[in-house]
Amino acid sequence: MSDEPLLLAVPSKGRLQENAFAFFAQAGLPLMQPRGSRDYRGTVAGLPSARVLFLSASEIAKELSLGNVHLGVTGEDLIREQVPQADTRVLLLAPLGFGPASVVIAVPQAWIDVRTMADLDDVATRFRSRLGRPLRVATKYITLTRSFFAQNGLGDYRIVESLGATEGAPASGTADVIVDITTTGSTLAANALKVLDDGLILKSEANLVASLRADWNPTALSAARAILARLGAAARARAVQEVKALPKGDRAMIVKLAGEQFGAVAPFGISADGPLVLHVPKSAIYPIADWLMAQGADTVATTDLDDVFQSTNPLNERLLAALGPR
Ligand SMILES: Nc1ncnc2c1ncn2[C@@H]1O[C@H](COP(=O)(O)OP(=O)(O)OP(=O)(O)O)[C@@H](O)[C@H]1O
Ligand SMILES: O=P(O)(O)OC[C@H]1O[C@H](OP(=O)(O)OP(=O)(O)O)[C@H](O)[C@@H]1O
Ligand SMILES: [Mg+2]
Repeated sequence: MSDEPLLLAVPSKGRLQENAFAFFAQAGLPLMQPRGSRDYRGTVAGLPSARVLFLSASEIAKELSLGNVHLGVTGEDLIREQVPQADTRVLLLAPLGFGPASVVIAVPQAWIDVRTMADLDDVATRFRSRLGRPLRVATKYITLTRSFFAQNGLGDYRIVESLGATEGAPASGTADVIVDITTTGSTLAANALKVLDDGLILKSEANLVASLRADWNPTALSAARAILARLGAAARARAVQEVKALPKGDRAMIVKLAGEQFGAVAPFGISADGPLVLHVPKSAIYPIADWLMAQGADTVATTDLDDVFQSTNPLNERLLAALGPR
């Protein structure tokens, strides 16, 4: 049985690179590039059974799909675009909270009557009847574009493959409309384009992705378990705050209601005296503070957490479940 190390692919450049480095460091998994930032092979400090490959975000999607790496960080847009039958090849383990971007369809602002995909369908019909040619769509998101147009019943168009500066295509006359990724919208605005009202194709962010086709030997599995435990602990710590209070009344009932109403848990159990310690989703902090005071607490104190390690490792369990019996 092979005991090759776990291969982790991390963006080497572009918008995801800096955040990905910071993300692993924050999770206690600093990535090392022994020969400097142009060294495209590295290690994870303290984890000799893992190797890091620094690749472009789009190559990472490809390598995950082929099973050439075990884990990778890349944009969901690239997975959806580049991985055929994604569900059989990769597992999106966790969104990482950075690299937000939307894949959209945008048309010239000058097309004032064109606001929806239905309007665009009318435009395509007019292009065909008056100009004798199809609507041209510039994009590098060919698969996403085809399936979105098909869902919207728009069949008479042609894709003009674009490798960059896609937003320039309508002005330069090589295409009529575009499908591309946008975050702030400033590139669209600078090119006098607008997003159709129902033109959101996909909302994306950076994800931790596992390949289901990789050689998941015992060494790779145990390295993944270690990485996922730390990432899981950091993710849990980002999602909750610790809340301390001395409510009056039946604590078991209070914990039960806090769970039902606010998604809170009492990770260290329910003691009869001393403050009650809850882990509470960040979005529920203000309402649960009010509620605990209504239950007789004089003071409610909240703390940010660095890590919340749990003996059950939900990320690892999802990976094992997706890999199936072995
Ligand atoms: N404003 C944005 N524009 C483009 N991509 C973004 C943006 N914000 C986040 N991303 C994410 O970053 C991923 C990689 O984009 P990036 O521009 O870094 O690489 P790339 O365009 O593939 O590289 P290159 O253009 O050098 O080939 C995108 O697929 C997307 O998931
Ligand atoms: O909505 P915004 O915040 O303006 O960002 C969107 C732009 O950013 C990306 O290009 P990038 O800079 O990555 O160049 P590329 O086309 O070479 O990938 C993307 O392709 C858009 O052009
Ligand atoms: Mg880019």
